[in-house]
Amino acid sequence: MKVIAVVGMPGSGKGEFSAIAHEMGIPVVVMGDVIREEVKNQGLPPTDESMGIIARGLREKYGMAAIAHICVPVIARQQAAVVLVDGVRGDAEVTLFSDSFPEFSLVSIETPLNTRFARLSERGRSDDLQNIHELIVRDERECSFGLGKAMELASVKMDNTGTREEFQEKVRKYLTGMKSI
Ligand SMILES: Nc1ncnc2c1ncn2[C@@H]1O[C@H](COP(=O)(O)OP(=O)(O)OP(=O)(O)O)[C@@H](O)[C@H]1O
Repeated sequence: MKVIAVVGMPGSGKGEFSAIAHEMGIPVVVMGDVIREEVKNQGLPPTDESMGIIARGLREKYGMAAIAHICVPVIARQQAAVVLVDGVRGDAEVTLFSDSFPEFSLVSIETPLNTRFARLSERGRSDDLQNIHELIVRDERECSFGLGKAMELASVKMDNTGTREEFQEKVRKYLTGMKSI
C-alpha cells in the first residue's frame, strides 16, 4: 500500500489536493475525523473544545505523534493501493508514518503568505480570517507543532501559486503516477 500525506501552511491548498484524490477514488483518511471519532467514543459532545481536549490528552500521554498513532490502524485497514492522509501537522507524525508504511511519500504544498491570505479571505468558512496578522499567528501556532520541520521532510514539493485549474492538473498527474506504479 502506498501512503501519501500532504502538508502545507494554513490555506495552502491541502483541501484542494484531498478533493482531487477523493474524485479519483483514492480513500482519504482525515486525521481530524479520527480525533472526532475518539471524541464520540469517549462520550464527549462533538465540539471544537472536545477535539482540543482529546488531541491534547493524547499528546500528553503518547507524545507529539499520538494522533498519527491512532490513525495508523485506520490507514492500514483501507482496501486500496493508494491512501491519502490529510492533516499531518508535525515532523514526529511524519517519522511515525514513514516507519509504519514502507511506501510512504510526503508532499508539501508551497503557497506564499499573501496568496494564502487572499484565498482564505474569499473562502468564507467560519474559521477564516479578517486580517493577515491572524494568519501569521496561525502559521506560528502550526510551526510550534512542527509543521515547518514536517514540510522540510517532504520528498515532493508542489507549488500552488498558479490558477486552481493548474494546481488541480498537477495533483491529478501526480496521483495518476502514484496509482500506476
Ligand atoms: N490555485 C488556487 N487558485 C485559487 N484558489 C485556490 C487555489 N488553491 C486553493 N484555492 C482556494 O484557497 C482556499 C484555501 O485552500 P484549501 O482550503 O485547499 O487550503 P487548506 O490548506 O486545506 O487550508 P486549511 O489549512 O485552512 O485547512 C480554498 O478556498 C481553495 O478553494
